[in-house]
Order: sequence, then structure tokens, then C-alpha cells
Amino acid sequence: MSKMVIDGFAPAKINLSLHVTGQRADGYHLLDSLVVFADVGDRLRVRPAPDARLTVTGPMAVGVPGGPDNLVLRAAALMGITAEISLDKHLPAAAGIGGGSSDAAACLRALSELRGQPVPNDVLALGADVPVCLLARAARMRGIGEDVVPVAGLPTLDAVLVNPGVPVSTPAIFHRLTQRENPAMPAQMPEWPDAAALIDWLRAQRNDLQDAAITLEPVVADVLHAISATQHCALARMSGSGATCFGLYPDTATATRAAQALVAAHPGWWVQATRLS
Ligand SMILES: C[C@](O)(CO)[C@H](O)COP(=O)(O)OP(=O)(O)OC[C@H]1O[C@@H](n2ccc(N)nc2=O)[C@H](O)[C@@H]1O
Ligand SMILES: Nc1ncnc2c1ncn2[C@@H]1O[C@H](COP(=O)(O)OP(=O)(O)OP(=O)(O)O)[C@@H](O)[C@H]1O
Repeated sequence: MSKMVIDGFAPAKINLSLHVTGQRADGYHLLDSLVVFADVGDRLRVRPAPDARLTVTGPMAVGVPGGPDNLVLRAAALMGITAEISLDKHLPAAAGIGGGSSDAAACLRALSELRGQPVPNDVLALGADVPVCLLARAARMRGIGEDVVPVAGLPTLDAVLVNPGVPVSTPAIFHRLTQRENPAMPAQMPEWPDAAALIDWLRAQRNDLQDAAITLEPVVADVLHAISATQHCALARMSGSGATCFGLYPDTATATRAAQALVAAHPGWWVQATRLS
């Protein structure tokens, strides 16, 4: 008998690099990004039903739309399926870690499995991050987000994610860019023997949205300074259009201690130790 209900996981998306390489005539920006996924995320339960219904719960539910604007209901509508969905929000919204896109992707995966129906090709209409979130593993993302190629053999990274609780509008950040044509990542991705080699390579890459985000929300600079100041931090950078930033560490123990220090110093910030792969 086919399944009636599926529990899905929507991991946080992290842009380890985010190069803005140009702008299309329609205003969308061309990107070149190395994307990975965390072991923290939202959870959802999906069940096809005669009427669409959404319940949003969890520590990050406040402010997340509970109606048809929610990306999980938009994802179900795109598949032509009505469903009852429970969404347990653990990721901050408008935070540069693709919460809504990852929820939409998890919903598409669940409905596709429940109904034996393929995921439609036009998922980009739900959000530029939805194609990479459908894959939900390490990938190079280009174009405006539609060109997604898996990256094999990427070493797992120990990290801390930090969000200061300030929502950031993605269009506002792109709008503030002063330089829209920047170098891409190298055409050929290297092979990294271990996490230390990957971190060394990442130091030469960038997030081209970071300065614009700091101008709009100066607290992003405070977050980056706070992460950089933790013991053994090897790299601190912003993800997506912010305000979430990540720190990379040599191992799980140093990442865990850094997260504890950040929580103690900034009790109002969202802080998560995690592994990225
Ligand atoms: C910045 C990233 O998070 C990097 O992963 C994504 O490109 C943004 O993904 P997203 O939040 O799913 O973005 P969307 O909801 O599709 O787009 C929001 C707005 O961001 C701008 N936008 C987005 C993606 C892109 N390649 N170029 C853009 O200029 C557009 O103004 C767009 O209207
Ligand atoms: N399931 C959802 N979770 C969070 N926000 C949602 C959801 N559905 C719709 N939204 C709306 O989308 C807006 C952007 O939230 P989202 O978490 O997707 O942004 P983001 O983290 O900046 O994403 P990205 O990294 O893709 O730019 C929110 O302000 C909210 O109004």
C-alpha cells in the first residue's frame, strides 16, 4: 500500500562562497556559489487531503506566513496537490540560510514520493534556492540558481551558525550592490584532501553580498567579529544575503566550545553548532 504521510527534513542551506558574476536583463543576478547543507533544519509532515491546511509550530514560527503565501503550500499548489502540512520551524526566516526554499524543496520531495509524481521542472518560480535545496547536498550553483551540479568528495566541515535576529530582505541586498561583475570561482573545482585544505581554499573565495549586508545591517559586522574572536576559528563569513554568518573550526569539540562562548556572550542571538556537508 502506498504511504499516506511523510515526515521530511529541510536542512539549512549555507553558501560557503557566493560570487556575483553579472546581472541579466530581467534584473536577476548571475551567481557562482559553493553550497552545503547543515544537520540543523526545519521538519515537516505532509499528508494529501481534500483541503489545503498548514500548521506552523516550533521555536522560529513567529512571523512565518500561515496561509497560501507559505512556500510549502505554494510548492504543493505547483504540484497540483492539496495537502495538510505541519511545519516545525527551527531556522530563522529571512536569514540567508534558505529556510523557506528548503521547506518548499522538502515538501516537493515528500509529495513526489507520496503520489509517485515527478517534481515539476519550473521550481525556480518558488525561489532561486529551491533547485539546490531539492538536491540537499554539496553543490556548485550557477546561473540565477537553476544550474546545480553536485560536488563529490567535499570534506565535512565543523561549523557554528549565528543569526542576530534581524531579518534581511534578499532583494534589498541585491539592490544595494555597487559592483555586479566579479570574478567567478575557478572553472575547475580542486579536490580537497581534508577539511583544512577546503578551508584554506575558501579563504580565497568571497561572499559578494557581505559588504552590502553590513551597510544595511551593521550588526552583521558584529556577528563576524564575534565569530572570528572565538578560539580556533579558521574562517568567518556570511551566508546568502544574511544576516546569518558561519564560523569554521578544525573539529567538533572546538565548534561546540565556540558555540557555547557565543551563546554566553550574546544570549539573544540564534547560535547552532553543526556539521556541513
Ligand atoms: C542569495 C541566495 O540566497 C544565494 O543562495 C539566493 O540567490 C536567493 O534565493 P531566494 O531567497 O530563493 O531568492 P528569490 O526569492 O528567488 O529572489 C528574491 C529576490 O532576490 C533577487 N535575486 C535572487 C536571486 C538571484 N540570482 N538574483 C537576484 O537578483 C531578486 O531581486 C529576487 O526578486
Ligand atoms: N516556510 C517558510 N519559512 C520561512 N519563511 C517563509 C516560508 N514561506 C514563506 N516565507 C516568507 O519568505 C521570506 C523569506 O524567508 P526565507 O527563510 O526563505 O529567506 P532566506 O533565509 O533569506 O532565504 P535565502 O537564503 O534563500 O535568501 C520570509 O520573510 C517569509 O515571509
